Amino acid sequence: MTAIEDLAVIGDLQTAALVDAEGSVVWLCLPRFDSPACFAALLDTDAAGHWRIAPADGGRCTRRRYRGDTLVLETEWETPDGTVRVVDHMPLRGRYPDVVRIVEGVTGEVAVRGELAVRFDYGRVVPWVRRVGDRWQALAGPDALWLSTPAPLEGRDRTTVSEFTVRAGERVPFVLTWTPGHHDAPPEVDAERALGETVAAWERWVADGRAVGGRWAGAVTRSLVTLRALTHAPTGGIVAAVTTSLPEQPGGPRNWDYRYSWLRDSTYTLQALLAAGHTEEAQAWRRWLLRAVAGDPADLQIMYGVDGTRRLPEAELDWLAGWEGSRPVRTGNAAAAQLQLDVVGEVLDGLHLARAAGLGAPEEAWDLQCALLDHLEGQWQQPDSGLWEQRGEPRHFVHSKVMAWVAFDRMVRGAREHGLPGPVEHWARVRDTIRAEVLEHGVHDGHLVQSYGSTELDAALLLVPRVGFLPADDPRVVATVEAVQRDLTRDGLVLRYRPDSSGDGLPGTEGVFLACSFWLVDALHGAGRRDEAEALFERLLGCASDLGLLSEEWDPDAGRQLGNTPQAFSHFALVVTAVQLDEGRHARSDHPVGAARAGAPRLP
Ligand SMILES: OC[C@H]1O[C@H](O[C@H]2O[C@H](CO)[C@@H](O)[C@H](O)[C@H]2O)[C@H](O)[C@@H](O)[C@@H]1O
Repeated sequence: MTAIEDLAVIGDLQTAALVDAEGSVVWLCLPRFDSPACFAALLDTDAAGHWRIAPADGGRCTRRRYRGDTLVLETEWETPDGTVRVVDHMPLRGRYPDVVRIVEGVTGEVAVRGELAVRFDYGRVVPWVRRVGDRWQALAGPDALWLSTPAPLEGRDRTTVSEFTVRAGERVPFVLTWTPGHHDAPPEVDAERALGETVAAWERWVADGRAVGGRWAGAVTRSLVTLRALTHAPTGGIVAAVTTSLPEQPGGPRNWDYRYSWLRDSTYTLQALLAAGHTEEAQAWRRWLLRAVAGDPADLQIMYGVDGTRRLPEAELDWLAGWEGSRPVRTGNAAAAQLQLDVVGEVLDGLHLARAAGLGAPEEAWDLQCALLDHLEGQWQQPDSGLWEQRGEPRHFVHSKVMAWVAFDRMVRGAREHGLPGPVEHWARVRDTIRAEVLEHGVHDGHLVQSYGSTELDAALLLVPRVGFLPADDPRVVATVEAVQRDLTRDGLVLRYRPDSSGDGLPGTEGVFLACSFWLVDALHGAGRRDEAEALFERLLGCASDLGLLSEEWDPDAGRQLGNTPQAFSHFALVVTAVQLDEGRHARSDHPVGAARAGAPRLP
């Protein structure tokens, strides 16, 4: 089974493929992030669909890297007969999605083997494969994949096999294009030209941002490129990760589908993109938000499909064995229907930040904010499922209430600082009521707790100074940070909460949560414990793959990644933390980070 840190991502801003360290595409959903996968080997075996191109003797690559700051992947094998490189990318979307793989002879003469097994509908449908002109077509119902290559092809055991020798200086392209099943053959793609254009497009995108992160700029740029890869460009929606059902515990049932746009994850991503000066994406996301939540505020969901789809019914794909036997494999996400009170606070915080960053705002953005706040006013006293989307009984989560406070606070400030209309005195009174309630019921033994009346801890409480609810040097915050370090860490890294005692409604346990560990860095830094903060940050960078990618969680015992990947939550946390450490200040979520370097030179 592919290790999660062995997965490299390539994408075209509408979907993404994952390539393992043996040259195999093991995950690809077409035509969109949340479409059924045509390669699902990641969640089963090769029989669920894969596309390997590698030396005939197979095996793990010798090295791999992204070309500069792009999403073009170069995988290299040194063999006894010479060195061969496979260059993989997805051209930015034209009419149809393509995956382009170019085999480059670097030295000597290397025997190469290609193996294409298309299995539509998450590994279930074996297509009819036939030659159409000089291309091969794999067709089944709504889907067709077209393969173009000068290399020899032959059908064996329901797999299209290609065996050839590549010599130093030779380049052998393979282009795989998806069309709806009823379409004619798509236009031919010139692989070399597509490669040049894709490299240029990614370089342009990085250059359009601001150089941030100082000595951590490399990790920050890779995170920003990854966040961009998680963006669905036509709509501005941002998915939480490329995958479904990579587990929070190997072999366990905590397997969820992350190929959707969470308001929470997207708002945090917005903070990271704004920190690096990517204002266009921030604006696109705001337009996405306005469309997605349009309608009755009572119908607000915590997540949507990338195009704003609301129904995301959870289903189990029982024909897939799951990653390392982690079943069930799920599509859809029942958390979409949960009440999670924090999201209104996150959205209003993000929109406030966008204004503070000078993005201006359409009039309907403020109207929407007022409608959301109005609705929250009727809801904030209810128990909810919290930001961790727990599946146990709803509770009065302290983080949810803190974010309700944030919602009212940002609206009061929007009215006062930007002259926007609204019952500001009333909002201020509700804000103060929430604050008083949290401080009365959400503190135990001098520190904040997970929910009213509980003694449990919650890593989300580390965000309290970041959102401005209490200052970093408040004794309750200092005590919370100490309690988290003492009781909510494994090997120094942070658990979201204690799954065994927290009553999350699920069997089993999980790894440490990478974003929460970055939040601990922020909290230590805010408390003036800079050396500890930096040491922890460096450790977290060590959890990234050789390509700089992070999944959701980390298994401290096995020293490997867990959970869906690459995960926006982890990457935006990395960006925000690096920028703060580099700027030497503790930034609040409503103050643009990166501002100290706003005049810094742009990337060349
Ligand atoms: O652990 C239980 C929950 O896990 C998922 O939620 C997590 O991922 C979300 C997307 O990144 C994030 O917004 C949330 O805060 C995380 O807890 C899953 O989506 C839920 O269905 C599941 O209950």
